[in-house]
Amino acid sequence: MANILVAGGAGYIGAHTCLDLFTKGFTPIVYDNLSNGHAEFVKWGPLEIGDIRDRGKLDDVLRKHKPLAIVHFAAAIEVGQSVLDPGSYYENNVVGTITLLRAAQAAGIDKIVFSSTCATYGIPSSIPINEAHPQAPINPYGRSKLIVEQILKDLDLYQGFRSLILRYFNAAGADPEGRIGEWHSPETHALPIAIETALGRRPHFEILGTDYETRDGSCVRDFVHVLDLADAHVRAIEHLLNNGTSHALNLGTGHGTTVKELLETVQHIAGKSISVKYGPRREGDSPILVADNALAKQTIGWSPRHDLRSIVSTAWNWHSNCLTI
Ligand SMILES: O=c1ccn([C@@H]2O[C@H](COP(=O)(O)OP(=O)(O)O[C@H]3O[C@H](CO)[C@H](O)[C@H](O)[C@H]3O)[C@@H](O)[C@H]2O)c(=O)[nH]1
Repeated sequence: MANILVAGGAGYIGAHTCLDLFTKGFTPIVYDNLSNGHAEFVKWGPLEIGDIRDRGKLDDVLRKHKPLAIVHFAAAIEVGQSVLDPGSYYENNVVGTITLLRAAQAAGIDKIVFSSTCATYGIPSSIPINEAHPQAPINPYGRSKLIVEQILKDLDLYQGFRSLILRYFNAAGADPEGRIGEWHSPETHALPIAIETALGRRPHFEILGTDYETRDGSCVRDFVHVLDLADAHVRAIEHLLNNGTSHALNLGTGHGTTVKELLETVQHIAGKSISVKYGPRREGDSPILVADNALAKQTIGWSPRHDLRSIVSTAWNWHSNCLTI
């Protein structure tokens, strides 16, 4: 079986991708420092505990497992936190990725799938956003991802190091069998917080901004099922292993949901009401982010198969039955 190194494979999207890689006949080798990931999520291949900034450990792991390619999720991911501590975002996401790339090159690996984000677009001038839209991030998290995108483009141009850059919109949902799901500490994401509120684990949900120029004043996001994201990563790996060329691809559904609409869907599926508070805007938040996903379909044959109901119901199942912390 072909080994694939999955940096950050003990995290939310990483673990769902490992499951899908395993199902498609690959062996995911998880490399994770467990700062945000969970050893319990590593079920479909070996776990190597290490940091992407640790070149010596990376060299050892690459020598031991000889992966054909890398899928790279390992990063700090919170928009709000990146505004409070930008240096840690550049250290983790930029320095860490450069170290990983140098180790990969030294080991003769020249293919990577990289987790990027719609946050690289900043405040979009047109919706839906396609990949040609200018990238002008409005927070350090988005900038850290854009810097890595630019590095990867240079490695492709000058050294033939190939990459699929995947720009996720809002990942949500969980494995329908409840083996893995969204588990962040502390949790900052809208859907899990809404579910925890419906479950009575939080007193209320605070809507962060109600004066945006959107249909109901709250932000619009494109929620995409983590199973669809996992599928895109496996397709991306297959594309690179078949000598496909480098691309940057949007991974979203093309459907926008406001924060208020998300809350309504959670209340409907949970059959419980959510106590809501109205708060100020969160710094670094873009008013509306919705994907044009045509290029992903054309390049790797990907289109999302799960809708918002499926996202919310699998997340509800995970949080109410499986995640009990
Ligand atoms: O308690 C909360 C939490 C979130 N929100 C709102 O819900 C929306 C979604 O927020 P999330 O924190 O769930 O997601 P983000 O859009 O901020 O972030 C996600 O999308 C980003 C790109 O915009 C990055 O990729 C990031 O890693 C990923 O978590 C935002 O308008 C936010 O202000 C609330 O109203 N209340």
